[in-house]
Amino acid sequence: NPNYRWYSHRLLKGTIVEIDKSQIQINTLLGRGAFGEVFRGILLGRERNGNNTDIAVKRLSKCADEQSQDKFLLEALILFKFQHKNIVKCLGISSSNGGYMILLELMLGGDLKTFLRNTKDKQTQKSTLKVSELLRLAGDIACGLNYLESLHFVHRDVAARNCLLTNLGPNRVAKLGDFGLAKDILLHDYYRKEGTALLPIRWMPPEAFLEGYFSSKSDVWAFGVLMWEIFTSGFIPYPGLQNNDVMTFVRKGGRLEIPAICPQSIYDLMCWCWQNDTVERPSFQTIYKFLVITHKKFQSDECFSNDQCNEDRSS
Ligand SMILES: CN1CCN(c2ccc(C(=O)Nc3n[nH]c4c3C=[N+](C(=O)[C@H](O)c3ccccc3)C4)cc2)CC1
Repeated sequence: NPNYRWYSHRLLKGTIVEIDKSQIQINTLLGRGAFGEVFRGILLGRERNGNNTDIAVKRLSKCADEQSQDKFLLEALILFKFQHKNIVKCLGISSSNGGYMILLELMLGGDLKTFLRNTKDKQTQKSTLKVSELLRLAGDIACGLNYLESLHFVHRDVAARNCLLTNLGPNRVAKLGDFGLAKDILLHDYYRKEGTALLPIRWMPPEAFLEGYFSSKSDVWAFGVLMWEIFTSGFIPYPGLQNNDVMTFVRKGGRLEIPAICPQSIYDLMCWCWQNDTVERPSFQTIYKFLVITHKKFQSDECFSNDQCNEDRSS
């Protein structure tokens, strides 16, 4: 609708950095989504000593309709406003022959769901990552969501597919990477309920898929599902159930089962996030503190056991 369009463009001019396209060099294609592509690029340094910046350039496909354009720009505006180590930074926008490009922090590890599926041992169907590494990924995202909760910003689409990794190595950091619908929509993760937009119902609590009521507490429910994705190395939630059956199953109190390698205390946290009553669910502040403590415990256990085995080896 027009005022939505006016709002997004009007707001845009005043509050986001516009970068001249002569300073942007676009290189390889990183990923392609339903609404556009993401390229690896370089932002050429202003000073002569050429301190260039590695960036990701997100471009809307020409065929995208006007509303997608607005959603795309609004996503840039939202990301540009947020400043947090677990939220992908937006450096600004650039307009080139009629379309817009969003300049974003380069995340070389790709999306979290693909990473989890690629780090699963095919034989054992178990993760090749240590429990402390899985806990750190969950803690990174919980930290970003705690920041959004403090700003009373509801994400509405918390899931591993929307998170990105700085790199694939052991010092990887997970960040929230997608706030709009300009995402690689993996259609099987979404479900079109009669007459509404595509809904990620496997990540939604009853009050959201029954009444369309979203809040930070529905983000908490989704984060519980995200933790389940992390500990199952990227399974689709409620395997074997069709979308309609998922809603019936959950409404009747059905819940995801404990993943094989998941510590009981973490599964208890997931179930806490899946309480029917929103007031019973934890805040992200509580979730984040719990994950930091549990991560430390597993880290010390693991390195203790490593020392232990090192001692054995050295003795
Ligand atoms: C084994 N290899 C490892 C490396 N690999 C990649 C695959 C994809 C990427 C990639 O898209 N990186 C991105 N950096 N910044 C942004 C990105 C996407 N963004 C977006 O805004 C995208 O819309 C988005 C957002 C969240 C999740 C997915 C996509 C912003 C990087 C490496 C390919 C497989």
